[in-house]
Amino acid sequence: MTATDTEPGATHATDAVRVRGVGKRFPGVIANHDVDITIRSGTVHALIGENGAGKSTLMKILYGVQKPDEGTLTVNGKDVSFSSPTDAIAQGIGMVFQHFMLADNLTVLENVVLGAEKMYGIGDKARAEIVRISQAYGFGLDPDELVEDLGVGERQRVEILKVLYRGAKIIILDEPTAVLVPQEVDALFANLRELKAQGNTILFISHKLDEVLAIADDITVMRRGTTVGEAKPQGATKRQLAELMVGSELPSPETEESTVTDQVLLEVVDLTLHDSFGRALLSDIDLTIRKGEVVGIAGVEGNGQAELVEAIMGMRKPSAGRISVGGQDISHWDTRERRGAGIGYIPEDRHRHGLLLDAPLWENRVLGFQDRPPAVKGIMIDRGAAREDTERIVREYDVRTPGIDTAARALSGGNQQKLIVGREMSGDPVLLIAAHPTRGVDVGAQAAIWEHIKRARRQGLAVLLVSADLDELIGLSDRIEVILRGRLVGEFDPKQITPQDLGSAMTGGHDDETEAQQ
Ligand SMILES: Nc1ncnc2c1ncn2[C@@H]1O[C@H](COP(=O)(O)OP(=O)(O)OP(=O)(O)O)[C@@H](O)[C@H]1O
Repeated sequence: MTATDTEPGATHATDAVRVRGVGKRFPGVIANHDVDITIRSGTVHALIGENGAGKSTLMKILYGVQKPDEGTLTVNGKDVSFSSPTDAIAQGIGMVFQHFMLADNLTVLENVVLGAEKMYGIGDKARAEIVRISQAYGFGLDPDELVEDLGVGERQRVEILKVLYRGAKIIILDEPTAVLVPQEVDALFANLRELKAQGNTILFISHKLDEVLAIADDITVMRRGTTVGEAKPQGATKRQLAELMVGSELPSPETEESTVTDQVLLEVVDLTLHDSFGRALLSDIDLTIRKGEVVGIAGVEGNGQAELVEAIMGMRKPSAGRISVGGQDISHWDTRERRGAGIGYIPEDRHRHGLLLDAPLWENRVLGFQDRPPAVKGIMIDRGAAREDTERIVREYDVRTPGIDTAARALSGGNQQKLIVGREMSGDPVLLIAAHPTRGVDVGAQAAIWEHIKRARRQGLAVLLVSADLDELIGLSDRIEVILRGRLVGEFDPKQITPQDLGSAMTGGHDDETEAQQ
């Protein structure tokens, strides 16, 4: 293949990236096979596909983190072979991961320069370059601002600036909008358009098909490890894309008839929490959830929602306040006792709190349930029953895995999440704490998880739902509380509010309306 050998209708003489016949195997899994993709220079290219389809593996191959077993990579017309990200960066490829890798206590300048001192030193030249890039793309970043004072959208811009500073012209973004509110998504898209206008190429993974349609020039669909189709956003619908991905109908979360009862299951009173420096992370939180009720917590990342969940789970010690479940004060119980009292917990960070990555799936089924059936018989772990129940979860939640003896680490992110949801739902909880339950899962799995949450509600569970997906919050919640700087600042009726208005309330831009609805 030559650099000019583009498909009919292509307007760009050079392709930024060409992948031909790429394959990558892991023990027991073919993560990529026969992958072909052409990314035209100066375009925004979206990569979509269900969980485990092989998107991350392909991205990692392009960024030099994984080495393909076969196939060829061409960058700007030149055949390349990467042994590490350093090689990829040398060819002008940069990657922004979903979990930001910034040092909070350093400034924007320090973060950008760190590890790239060779580019422009650490002084005036470096500063001038950072200001130039920030201005060129409308990032609005101040080199001297501390990263800890920046919002999520700004931090993401620092990450993008970091890769541009290192000379990237091809930028890979892994689910960049997963953590953003609608206003921030608009800002990111404006940045991406500007990057494109100035000749950069963007490749991004997304599960949000409406966003893909809004921003992408080209769309590549992956299924079961390979590229199965190309689409153009013009004239395409979400439904068509979803069908290309999974061959099934596109779901949407819809609030069903209220099942709320009078019986209070979770009661949080005056909850206050400080960090080790004495700063308030949560202030005077009052929250009740009744049987059959889903209460959604909306907030920009870092406003206390993670701390609220961890305080309810007994993973953080509040400085004041009380937490009761089913009328029983559990404020002084440890996490295990709280789980025993019937709290199911889908954690935000599945790697830290949800899974033992090196243990097989069936052992992960037992995790947190060591003292309850089906994991135990008498005082012994009941291996057979635990294995059988893991098989059931794999079936019911469509966890894509070679088997239950596979290590959790080998599952794709979305499939890990499905396993956790299945485990937590099977403990017969009375209260379910779900932190971003569908983050990173594909539309099919998302529908399944929504259905399980709806069913749980119908069966009388109280559900605390923390989510950055505002459609999900609006679709599933009976009531939405907005958290801002550690306080609950407003309550909204999901039937009355749009994602845009909720986004404004989350950033503190809607005080009058917030008060009006309180
Ligand atoms: N390091 C690894 N070891 C073993 N198997 C792996 C490894 N990385 C990925 N896999 C497997 O390769 C397949 C493709 O995974 P990949 O992470 O590329 O999918 P994905 O499309 O990015 O999924 P998701 O949307 O869930 O993130 C999956 O079956 C996964 O379990």
